[in-house]
Amino acid sequence: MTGPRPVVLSGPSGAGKSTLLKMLLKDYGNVFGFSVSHTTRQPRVGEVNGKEYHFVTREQMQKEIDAGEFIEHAEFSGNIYGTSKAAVEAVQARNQICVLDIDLQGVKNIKKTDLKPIYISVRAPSIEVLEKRLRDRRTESEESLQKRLNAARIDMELSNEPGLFDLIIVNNDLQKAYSELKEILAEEIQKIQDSKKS
Ligand SMILES: Nc1ncnc2c1ncn2[C@@H]1O[C@H](COP(=O)(O)OP(=O)(O)OP(=O)(O)O)[C@@H](O)[C@H]1O
Ligand SMILES: Nc1nc2c(ncn2[C@@H]2O[C@H](COP(=O)(O)O)[C@@H](O)[C@H]2O)c(=O)[nH]1
Repeated sequence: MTGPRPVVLSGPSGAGKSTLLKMLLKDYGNVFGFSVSHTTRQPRVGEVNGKEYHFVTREQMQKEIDAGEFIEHAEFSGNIYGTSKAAVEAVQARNQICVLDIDLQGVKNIKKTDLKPIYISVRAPSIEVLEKRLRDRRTESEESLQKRLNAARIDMELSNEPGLFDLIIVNNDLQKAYSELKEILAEEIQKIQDSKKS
């Protein structure tokens, strides 16, 4: 894998990863590119195939995994999610910083590759706040919400492993969280902006 150092955003469902990522892409659309994952979950209202995810069947995804087309994949809340080699390469070919939004299993699997990204953990201030955010988002059934909260409890326990993340952002105040994210990425942003000028 070549090009600028990728960025991994991880953390419990509802912590605010996509929200922070959207802010980053809005402000630095030319600098960052989103690694569009594959998933077997159903699209949410407003989600577009090929933009938020490549929405595929379990059979299709398993076939592509078996063919070695994925850097990592994981089962999360009853569905498979995965990062294809093509998704990362497409961003790197544009000389953009590739941003991956992946769960903790994905982080552990990416650690075994030569991708060498900056690892950032995004967390909510508490499980109660996380639950409120997920409920207010109105994307999950009660069953899915409970599965995600269980996964979040496990994530919150396991993600404290020393050295796993380069930065932990507790996303309480959104603007403050975004400032912290921009701060750790400032050097990489500058490098890309300079290279695009020359
Ligand atoms: N700092 C914040 N304060 C209040 N609400 C927030 C904050 N950050 C994000 N939210 C809201 O919380 C909800 C969950 O955020 P978001 O969808 O970005 O989480 P996520 O980590 O990407 O979740 P998933 O992993 O399920 O995709 C959204 O409705 C978002 O608008
Ligand atoms: N290991 C991977 N995890 C992924 C990938 N794409 C997304 N995710 C994670 O799944 C959950 C749920 O996402 P949602 O869109 O259904 O809310 C969340 O934690 C994502 O970070 C992936 O390619 N690999």
